[in-house]
Amino acid sequence: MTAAIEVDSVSVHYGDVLALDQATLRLEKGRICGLVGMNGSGKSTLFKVIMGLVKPDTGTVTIAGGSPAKARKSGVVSYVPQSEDVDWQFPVSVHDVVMMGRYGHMGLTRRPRRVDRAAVADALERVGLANFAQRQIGQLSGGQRKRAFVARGIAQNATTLLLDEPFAGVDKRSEATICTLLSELAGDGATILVSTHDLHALPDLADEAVLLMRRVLMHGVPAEVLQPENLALAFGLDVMNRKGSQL
Ligand SMILES: Nc1ncnc2c1ncn2[C@@H]1O[C@H](COP(=O)(O)OP(=O)(O)OP(=O)(O)O)[C@@H](O)[C@H]1O
Repeated sequence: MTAAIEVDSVSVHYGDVLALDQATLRLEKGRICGLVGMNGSGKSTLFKVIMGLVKPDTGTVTIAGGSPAKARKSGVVSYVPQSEDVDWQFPVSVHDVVMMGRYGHMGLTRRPRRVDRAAVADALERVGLANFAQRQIGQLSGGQRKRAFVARGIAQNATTLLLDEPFAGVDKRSEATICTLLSELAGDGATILVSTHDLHALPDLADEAVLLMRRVLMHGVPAEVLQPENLALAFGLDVMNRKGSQL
């Protein structure tokens, strides 16, 4: 069967820095996979490579059997970037951000049709932001901003969702809302790769987990992957016994 995401022996350098070293990962359709690794272990780089935003020096990436560029163009894949990577002052409304998910469906004119407006309204409703549609994106709370980007993926009908630390700076209620949404989307057949430092929440959210340290150290069910000895390998310390286990 064709994998939803296939990363095969991918290496990425930024100048002298080796960010990914022969990373290999295969995710099947409808799975939620948690991506865990210390700061600088290459998580964001892995997302960017899967999105086709960073080109691997060696190795290949396919999404549903096609190239990342093709997946991005056709709207198969959607990315919720780290907050630091977004210009929150940019003068766009929440509605505009979610409408961006429809661009791939609109053709060259990018003129929204009734079906596009309906998809945006449905997505905003689904993430609980219908009343915030006209707000400038930067005027939302951390959790609402994340939900706006998830809504963009929903409006897009993306079947592969990549979320880079969606729970960072987000309160427990928003985290629970996002987790429920992700479970529903996976239930509908979406494949979800989500990086997080919240290790205790991971077994409830994810079907599988990946430990990254430039390369994939381990990939399996969260309860096994998150064993203290494995985390010690990836982080070099006893993280599960640290208060709160927020890395
Ligand atoms: N544009 C860039 N130019 C140079 N080095 C970079 C660039 N982006 C990332 N790096 C370096 O590549 C390595 C991997 O970075 P990356 O952002 O992928 O890690 P990460 O696991 O997402 O980290 P964090 O948890 O802190 O977000 C780090 O050493 C980082 O400093």
